[in-house]
Amino acid sequence: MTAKTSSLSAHGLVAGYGSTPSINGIDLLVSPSTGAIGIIGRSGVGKTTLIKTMTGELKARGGRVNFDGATVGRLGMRDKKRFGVAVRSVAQNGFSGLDGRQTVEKAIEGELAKARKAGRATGASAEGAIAVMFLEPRFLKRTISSLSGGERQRLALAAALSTRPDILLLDEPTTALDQSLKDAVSRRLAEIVEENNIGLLVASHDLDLINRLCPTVHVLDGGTFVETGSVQELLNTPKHAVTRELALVFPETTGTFA
Ligand SMILES: Nc1ncnc2c1ncn2[C@@H]1O[C@H](COP(=O)(O)OP(=O)(O)OP(=O)(O)O)[C@@H](O)[C@H]1O
Repeated sequence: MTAKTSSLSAHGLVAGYGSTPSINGIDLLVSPSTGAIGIIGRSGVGKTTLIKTMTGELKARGGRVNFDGATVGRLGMRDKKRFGVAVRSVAQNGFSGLDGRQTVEKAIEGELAKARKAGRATGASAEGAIAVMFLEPRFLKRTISSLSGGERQRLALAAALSTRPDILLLDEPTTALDQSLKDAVSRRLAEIVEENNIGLLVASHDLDLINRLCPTVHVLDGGTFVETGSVQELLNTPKHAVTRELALVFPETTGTFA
């Protein structure tokens, strides 16, 4: 297996769409040697914007994003290819670059071929790769566009994991799943991330998911991280007004963090 040395970092990152950037001066390091990082905050605060800028999908307006020290967006051909397999992301809608007209089998086989070509050990069959996210073999012949939102979300996770990434960025990865699948998927993700030493960044409103996966959680507000801690610390002793808001509503939905 490829040595896990990749790192993805933001330095004074400024990003967003309107006249006021949603992300305004963020520093962040995601790598297999740092623990998983969670990003929480109000709806529309810029979580997706941050992830899209970290993957290079959205251009930074200031500061920079580095992959192994080189600026993302200005990577040479070789580094670009390595970036493509070492850093994977799963977007909120679960498509993540998958072609809806393709069958599940074709899409996953394409991912596995890409990983093999990049020298990443993938003994897995397409069947084995989707089973990781609790999708049965009967899904292999289905087109991606025919899948339900939750099936597509699990396929997108399976596709990203099948290339054995060093770094995984997840944007609301469980929104389309029912509660029992949410639990199963978050448990499975935690196992895979730990076993394979994957650097993980997760943005989500699902604090159960964040709590299971991420020992360190940043609260995003007004363009920067206003508070950092474990989910327990943030909910039990919130300091910032936004964190207090979250703490007020969350214990009423689950007693996990009391
Ligand atoms: N393509 C776009 N064009 C213009 N503005 C956008 C675009 N995408 C997002 N925005 C705006 O940028 C801001 C940040 O959006 P973003 O999607 O990053 O928030 P978020 O924290 O991920 O929200 P949510 O929790 O609701 O998913 C919002 O005000 C949003 O309306």
